[in-house]
Amino acid sequence: MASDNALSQILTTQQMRDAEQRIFDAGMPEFDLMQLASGRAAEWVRRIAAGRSVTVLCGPGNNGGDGYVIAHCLQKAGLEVTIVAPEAPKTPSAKQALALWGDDVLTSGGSVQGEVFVDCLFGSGLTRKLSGEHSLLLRDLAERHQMAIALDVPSGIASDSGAVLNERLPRFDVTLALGAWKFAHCLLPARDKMGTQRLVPIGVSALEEAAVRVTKPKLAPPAFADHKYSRGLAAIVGGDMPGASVLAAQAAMRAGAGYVKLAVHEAPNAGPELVVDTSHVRVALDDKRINAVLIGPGLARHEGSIKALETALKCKGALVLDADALHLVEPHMLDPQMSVLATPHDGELDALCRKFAIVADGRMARAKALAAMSGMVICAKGPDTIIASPQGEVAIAPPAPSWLSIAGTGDVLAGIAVSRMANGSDPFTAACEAVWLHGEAARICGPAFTSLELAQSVGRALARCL
Ligand SMILES: NC(=O)C1=CN([C@@H]2O[C@H](COP(=O)(O)OP(=O)(O)OC[C@H]3O[C@@H](n4cnc5c(N)ncnc54)[C@H](OP(=O)(O)O)[C@@H]3O)[C@@H](O)[C@H]2O)[C@@H](O)CC1
Ligand SMILES: Nc1ncnc2c1ncn2[C@@H]1O[C@H](COP(=O)(O)OP(=O)(O)O)[C@@H](O)[C@H]1O
Ligand SMILES: [K+]
Repeated sequence: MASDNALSQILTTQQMRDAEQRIFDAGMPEFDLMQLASGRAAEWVRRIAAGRSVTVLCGPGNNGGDGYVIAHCLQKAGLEVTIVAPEAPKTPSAKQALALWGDDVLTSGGSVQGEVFVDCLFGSGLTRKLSGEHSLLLRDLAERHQMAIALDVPSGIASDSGAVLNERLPRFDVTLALGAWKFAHCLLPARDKMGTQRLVPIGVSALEEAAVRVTKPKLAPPAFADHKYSRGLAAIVGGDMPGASVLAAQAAMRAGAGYVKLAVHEAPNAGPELVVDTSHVRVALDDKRINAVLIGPGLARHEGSIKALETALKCKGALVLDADALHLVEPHMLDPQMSVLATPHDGELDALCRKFAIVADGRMARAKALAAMSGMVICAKGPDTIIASPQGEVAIAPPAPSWLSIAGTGDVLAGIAVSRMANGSDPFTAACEAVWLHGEAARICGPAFTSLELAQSVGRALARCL
């Protein structure tokens, strides 16, 4: 049985080819692997089709080969199947697959209509934009069927970057990833074209250096002998807009730390459960028991905020930098010995990249370069949140409800992260735990919640990880 890591890893096209090669080297003939993969994918298509007719569009490579095998399996299962193949198979396995099918193949879409459409034109081997003819055929067939399923990666999408190479590509209802997730399954804009995703395992083993999808963390309840300090003291430094730090604190109190202290110059209107320290930030943070500090939400950007940031950086422990702190921090301020997590949204990521002279293209490359250059773990927030560590680890969050696109939800995420770090998680693990808990809290809230309701749901999200 495949390990959890093998099922959550995200592979580049080259890593996938290497993984397949290892399976061949272990003695499995290439066509046997294609039959295994396509047989399992066909089972999904059969269930989804539920007796409806199926049209399979087959390309010249192994993605097309998979299409012929899927068509064969569905026909054997009693479904009405039509194959459209604008080009003859070119790879040895695809040629064998066509021979296995052994029935008619249409070379053009013509007037083919049907119920379920399966796109096996190109998969992870796509190297360039679809030709006009291929793109039109794909779009026409998708439009003339009730539902569309993409095999492995939808045609016209770059597997390694998630770039959509052609305009007006269809949107799929279901995408069946073969063997492992690819970056296109996780990143925008490709992710938005794929509908529901399912992974079809084919025995690919876990690769240590692979990126991973963030999965549900396994968290432990407090030990029998735990007390508030042993569970971790998180300090949150507030600023001119105390609401933001209150949101962070409300989330932090529900994410594992035993003690959450809010350091602000004026006590906000917050519940009695929140420990507020209105002494000077230097005094408030001068406490050896503090395990992790969060600074940034609601901080504002002026001389006083820079002083507060410098004080937080002097704590030398675990630190979360968010919001305004990301605009105020300068490369020379960071101590390589500190464990720092930065949680920028796109605008803050741009600002940090400018400061650290990062010129890489695309969010993934920028987050990785920034992590390597700054020594911070970078949690680049958005609908496809990317977490990158200075050591080169990469994790991508699973889709979270788009209802999170409201003000204040980033403060909640930062609060969860500092709580996890105070509780002992390293910054990369804390970021993964935080994005999962954040997404789950949003699912618990349902549609149209406030950021305070989101923070208040974090405890219920955590309960699902015990
Ligand atoms: N290895 C295995 O056994 C397994 C593989 N599996 C399956 O294999 C798929 C990958 O197969 P693949 O590498 O053959 O690539 P695929 O995506 O079918 O097509 C690439 C071909 O098309 C060409 N081409 C590229 N872009 C083009 C364009 N825009 N317009 C026109 N042509 C274009 C390119 O050739 P080129 O013209 O660049 O020389 C190349 O020949 C993967 O997604 C999964 O479904 C599974 O069965 C598991 C076991
Ligand atoms: N469309 C979306 N789908 C999923 N998550 C989203 C979406 N839009 C925003 N988010 C999440 O909501 C949070 C917004 O953070 P941020 O922009 O910093 O908000 P604020 O600064 O107002 O607190 C991030 O965690 C981000 O990943
Ligand atoms: K495809």
